Amino acid sequence: MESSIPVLDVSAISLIHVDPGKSHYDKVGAQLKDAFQTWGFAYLKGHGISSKIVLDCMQTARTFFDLPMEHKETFSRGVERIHGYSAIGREVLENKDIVEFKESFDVHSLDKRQLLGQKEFDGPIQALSHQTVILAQRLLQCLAKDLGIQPKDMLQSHSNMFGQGNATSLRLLHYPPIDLKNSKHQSITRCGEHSDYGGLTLLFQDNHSGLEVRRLDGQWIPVPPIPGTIVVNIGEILQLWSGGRYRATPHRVRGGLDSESTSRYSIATFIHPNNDTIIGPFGSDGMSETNGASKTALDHVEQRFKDTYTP
Ligand SMILES: O=C(O)CCC(=O)C(=O)O
Ligand SMILES: [Fe+2]
Repeated sequence: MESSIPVLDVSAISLIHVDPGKSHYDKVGAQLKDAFQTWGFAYLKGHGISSKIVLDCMQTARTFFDLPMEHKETFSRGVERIHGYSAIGREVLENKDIVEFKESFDVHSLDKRQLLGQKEFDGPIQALSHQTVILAQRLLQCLAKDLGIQPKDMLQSHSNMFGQGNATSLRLLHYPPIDLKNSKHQSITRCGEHSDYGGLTLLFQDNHSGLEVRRLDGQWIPVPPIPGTIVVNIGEILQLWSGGRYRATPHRVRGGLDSESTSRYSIATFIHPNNDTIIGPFGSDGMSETNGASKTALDHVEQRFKDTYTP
């Protein structure tokens, strides 16, 4: 069994090309399909997303998370209103006895009144969201053939990312240094074991390790940062759509060697189909629990947010 997740060169569908053309979508699609069936994860290189914009967004994250708590809490997110700030301990992905030492800012609306209100911070978030949407649309077109969907229908079901009626969001994440000696918490991790809820996740890591994925044989494998790459992974909605062939692989973030002294930052973009998209039931080997009733993307994510967020 392979010991590390594959690095795929997707330069054939890079953002630098205005229109990559069908043969390139099919070629990249064949590679993605293999990676998503075995790992549910891949690194993408040659994607064309601007590294300057990614760095500027990381800087926005640092600036935001450095603000006083009273200021950050004015942006607090809800359970159904998925835009805003979540303080340490608010999201419980694994188990309520384990504190997940992370804070996050979920960007669901790109309206400047909902962002930080300063162009030098909001501009990079808007630019990265925009570029990530284009890359996600290309990746989804690559997968359409294997999923038995027309590319135009795939695009249509994702027509409103970052708009009304669609749960797509960009999440700034900060994992502060963990003070193990003085901590009052018995058990601390950075991000508990979970699978993502949506279709695809596109993740930008800083240069700190800690992310791990559970391989098919149950072993945890590190996913260290590789400069210039994006980590892409399958969420539960695409696992359902593929009838269980693509894996919504469990993953977690552990404190790395330097986690007592250093913060880790990452940016995850969770790509979702429009809320009214039917995602089940699908055949016996999907994992749909709808017992024959139709289930929408919104039914799925609302349930998952209720499971993991304290009001
Ligand atoms: O920070 C990371 O590297 C991963 C975060 C993650 O898995 C998530 O927010 O769903
Ligand atoms: Fe995740």
